[in-house]
Amino acid sequence: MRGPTTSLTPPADAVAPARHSGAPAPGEPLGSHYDHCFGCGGKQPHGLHLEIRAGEGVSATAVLTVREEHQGAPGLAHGGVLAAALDETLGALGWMLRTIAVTGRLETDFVRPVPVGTELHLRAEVTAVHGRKIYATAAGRAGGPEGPLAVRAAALFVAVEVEHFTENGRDEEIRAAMADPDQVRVVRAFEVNP
Ligand SMILES: CCCCC/C=C\C/C=C\C/C=C\C/C=C\CCCC(=O)SCCNC(=O)CCNC(=O)[C@H](O)C(C)(C)COP(=O)(O)OP(=O)(O)OC[C@H]1O[C@@H](n2cnc3c(N)ncnc32)[C@H](O)[C@@H]1OP(=O)(O)O
Repeated sequence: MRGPTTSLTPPADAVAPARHSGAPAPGEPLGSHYDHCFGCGGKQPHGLHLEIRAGEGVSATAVLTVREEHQGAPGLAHGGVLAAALDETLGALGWMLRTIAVTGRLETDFVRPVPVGTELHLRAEVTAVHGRKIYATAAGRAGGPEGPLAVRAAALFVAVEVEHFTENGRDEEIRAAMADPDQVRVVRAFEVNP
């Protein structure tokens, strides 16, 4: 069993992350990696509809407006929804590295309750890379980018090939995704990694 803390500490020979030359300029939307994604998909009626933007260096930002359907307690956001928003913002960092990566570990601190109606300003950044392992942190602040800290996370993402999805996903959705030219363009954008 891995230790919960040490596994999120980059090893001594980890390297600093390198922003990909094709990454969008700070402030530009990164786009959705999959239309039906719960976090960022425009065609996912139950989703968070996060529009994630490139940040400085290897970072990304997003704003989650906490809605009634996100409640866990009366008038307060469900922690799992907040963790999903952090996970999605962290996951989008793959665009900044042009690396397809999935969450291996996500550790979340819930620092203060987040009422319905809050605009939660999320920021994620890659801190180190070690082989296929990508170390990153994220924070969510209430009301604005400099607002009070509400949630934070540390995460380990693991780089994977596109086969991770084609071999493990359900046939129906995989077939539909591969038949969608926009989806194929997204995958190609990740495959071209000079
Ligand atoms: C045609 C259709 C294509 C559709 C795809 C569409 C677009 C693609 C483009 C981008 C989209 C990419 C991602 C989505 C982005 C955002 C969504 C939010 C992010 C998520 O929500 S994503 C879903 C949740 N996520 C999972 O569904 C992962 C399930 N899981 C696994 O699939 C495996 O578990 C995996 C792959 C993680 C590792 O498996 P593996 O066999 O490849 O590698 P291995 O185990 O050897 O690990 C290698 C090194 O990572 C260390 N390591 C591994 N796991 C660790 C852990 N948990 N804690 C600490 N260290 C860990 C090892 O210790 C070793 O370290 P070392 O090298 O030092 O020994």
